[in-house]
Amino acid sequence: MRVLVLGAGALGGYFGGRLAEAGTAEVAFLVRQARQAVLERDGLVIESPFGAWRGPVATIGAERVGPGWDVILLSCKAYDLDDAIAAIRPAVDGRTAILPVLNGLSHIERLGEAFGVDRVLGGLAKIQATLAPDGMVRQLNDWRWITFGETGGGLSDRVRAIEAAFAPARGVVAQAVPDIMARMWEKLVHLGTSAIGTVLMRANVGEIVRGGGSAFLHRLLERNAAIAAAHGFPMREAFMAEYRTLFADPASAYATSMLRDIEAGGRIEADHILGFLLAALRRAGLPEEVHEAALLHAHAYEQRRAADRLPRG
Ligand SMILES: NC(=O)C1=CN([C@@H]2O[C@H](COP(=O)(O)OP(=O)(O)OC[C@H]3O[C@@H](n4cnc5c(N)ncnc54)[C@H](OP(=O)(O)O)[C@@H]3O)[C@@H](O)[C@H]2O)C=CC1
Ligand SMILES: CC(C)(CO)C(=O)C(=O)O
Repeated sequence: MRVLVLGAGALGGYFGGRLAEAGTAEVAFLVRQARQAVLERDGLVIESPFGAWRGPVATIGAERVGPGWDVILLSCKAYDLDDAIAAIRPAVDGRTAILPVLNGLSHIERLGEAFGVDRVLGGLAKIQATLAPDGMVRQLNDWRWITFGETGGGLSDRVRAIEAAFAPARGVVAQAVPDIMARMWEKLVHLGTSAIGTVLMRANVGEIVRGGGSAFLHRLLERNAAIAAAHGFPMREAFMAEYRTLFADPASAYATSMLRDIEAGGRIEADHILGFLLAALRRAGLPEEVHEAALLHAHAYEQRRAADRLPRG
């Protein structure tokens, strides 16, 4: 199997690197110049509770990319989606499946418009990882799931083949599922709760819970579940029970990538995640004050960042 990974940031670097380490696929990274220089100099470096890895990896610049890939693992941030679509266009042919691991949902439609719905899989990752300033990909805890499937439902040979390629990879649980769109809504309910909570409070889940915020997080979880249900995706009771427990844990160090990006003064996926959720909530006719505050908070951060007025660390 030939796998092209767009981006060697936190997720592309982690899952692509683990696949390269396993040796079950021919893996190359489609990267921009600065990242390419680091990868060519240092190799790809992963630090993880499941074991560190440093390996030489194949890199390709957008100007050299051509067809012949079975899978394109798309791991950019949502604000880079248009550039990423342009970069992978020459790589996509009749055999290619595009597997995006972006948070949110609206990129699926955008990719379908760009490449045809048959080329596009649904996908999500449950992991906490970051690309450190020194270029190392750091996995922050034991979350290690990548889940994917056909957007129209069912299990195809191609998603089973991707699952098989990942099977020997350490520090990864790869699952092909027959209901990926429901899983992506689940992920949005999870992320919508943790991102709104951690970004509004500028704290991790344990700090919010110790500050008395467990009931707040639970109300948010219920509200996000109601949004998903109104769009035809009711949450499973087992899912709700798992996340009620998570959002009541006073010892939890769980923080979201959006909070990490804000703390680093970086760009965030405000409209793609919080904007999408607020629009979905409005369509469902549900009370909006917390979701509106979260999006406004994120937009105000973006304005402050653009004006170069973020606090200096
Ligand atoms: N980090 C996490 O723990 C989790 C993240 N997610 C989601 O996964 C997605 C990816 O996040 P994450 O991995 O953290 O993001 P990162 O910013 O760490 O990595 C994204 C990478 O994509 C690269 N990229 C963007 N556009 C292009 C392009 N046109 N050509 C080549 N490379 C490109 C960037 O390269 P460059 O360095 O050149 O800018 C960057 O290194 C997001 O939607 C996020 O919400 C989901 C679960 C957990
Ligand atoms: C919800 C979480 C932590 C799960 O992977 C995530 O997607 C993120 O931080 O962006």
